Amino acid sequence: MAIGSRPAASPDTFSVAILGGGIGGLAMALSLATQVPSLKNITVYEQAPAYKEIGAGIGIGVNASRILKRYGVYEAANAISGDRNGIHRSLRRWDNGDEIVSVGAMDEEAGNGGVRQLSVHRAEFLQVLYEHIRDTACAKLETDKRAVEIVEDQKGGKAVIHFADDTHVAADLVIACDGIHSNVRRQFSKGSDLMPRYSGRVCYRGLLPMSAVEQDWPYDSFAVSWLGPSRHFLVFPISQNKTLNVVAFVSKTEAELGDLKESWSSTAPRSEVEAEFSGWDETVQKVVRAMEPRPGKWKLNDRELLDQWVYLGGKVVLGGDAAHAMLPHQGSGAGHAIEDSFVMGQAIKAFFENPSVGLETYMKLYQETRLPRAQRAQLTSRQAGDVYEMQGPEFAGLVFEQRLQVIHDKFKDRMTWVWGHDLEADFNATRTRLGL
Ligand SMILES: Cc1cc2nc3c(=O)[nH]c(=O)nc-3n(C[C@H](O)[C@H](O)[C@H](O)COP(=O)(O)OP(=O)(O)OC[C@H]3O[C@@H](n4cnc5c(N)ncnc54)[C@H](O)[C@@H]3O)c2cc1C
Repeated sequence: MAIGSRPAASPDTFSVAILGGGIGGLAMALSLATQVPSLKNITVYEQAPAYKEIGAGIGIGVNASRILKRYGVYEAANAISGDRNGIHRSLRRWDNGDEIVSVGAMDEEAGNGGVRQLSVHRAEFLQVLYEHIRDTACAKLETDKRAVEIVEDQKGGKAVIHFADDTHVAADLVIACDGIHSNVRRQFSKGSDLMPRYSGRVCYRGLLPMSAVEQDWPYDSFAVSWLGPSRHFLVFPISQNKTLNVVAFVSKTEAELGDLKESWSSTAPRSEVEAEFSGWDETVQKVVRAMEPRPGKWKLNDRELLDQWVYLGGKVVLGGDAAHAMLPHQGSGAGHAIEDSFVMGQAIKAFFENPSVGLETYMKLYQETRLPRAQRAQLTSRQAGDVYEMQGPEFAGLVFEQRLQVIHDKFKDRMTWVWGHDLEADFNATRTRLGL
């Protein structure tokens, strides 16, 4: 080795710091441990005093289920899932519940590896990821560690993370999965989009015991969305069908918001949901009446597309919502965070096969593979919300029945590109294109 040159990176000594222990951060740790088992120094730093999630349901499409299977956590996640009976959403009319179109979940299709779309309670799902990491000791898990700034060390070899508790730690690679409000994104991105912005919709959320509504349920599946002008209402089963997850979306101008903050703990009286959905299909009314006296009320924020996820010469990289927070209307933000984790694992594995090319090149390989797909998901998630509520130019001048036909045509195969995607082939194609 020449005097002054650095030793080639080796997985034994290479250190990875993952900031944020949500679904994205924990999936990232699982991916690296699974795909690069010789990596010995992976630590997740979570700002909260414990690894925990909110009480709400979340859908995990088969694209993400296939990845969870590779990480060895699919079976445990499947065991806590609700059963959608093979249906992603049955889209129905707001007024009488007639079906507009049924969107299949692509469960058990050829190439799926026997996985299905999962519908899970977020806290139970995070617990599955957490316990797998804890029990296999494949990564260290730290709490009460809020990252405030990242700088390069004086020799330029490592990134140094400064935490709010006045401690710091150096790592060869920092992967920031610190969510929609990402501090790391704010520090490094130079654009004007420093904060999330209001999307034009609020949602009311509730978790009901299934026993409150299952009697006389008129449909084949509990995964149903009712669509109407300026509102849509969705339910799906979680926790082995013991619980029905309810999310009711309403379009509102900024002026109509009052002092509503973006917070998982904001609530509103149930009477407000009753008034918003009065006159809707009888099954919707029944679900609303079974909601808790003060359902959650959430201001939905969105982020602009970000064209750069790799900073500080490849030592700092964004993943999950920090890179590409998207509206929930396609139910795929967490799925895309899980996709990030898979591609990051592939990129780091490829880096150690040829470390002399440098880490930054491989982090750009991660970015080049993931960014176009994630941005497409951000845009189509916005469009999905508008189409659900019959807003946008394609509905101009159409009567209600014609609008339903537009929805039918748009949603029939809308999710195929999300769930049916071959991520590994995508990664390999990008690798070939970049000559790596
Ligand atoms: C109403 C709603 C419904 C949704 N439904 C679905 C769905 O059905 N399917 C789906 O796939 N997606 C859904 N999503 C999107 C999904 O919730 C997100 O895409 C996903 O949670 C992103 O995970 P993440 O780990 O990147 O971010 P987060 O879940 O936000 O986790 C970030 C973590 O980082 C921690 N953190 C933050 N700052 C710091 C710091 N400075 N230092 C250390 N730690 C820090 C936080 O405490 C948190 O634990 C929905 C979103 C909403 C709002």
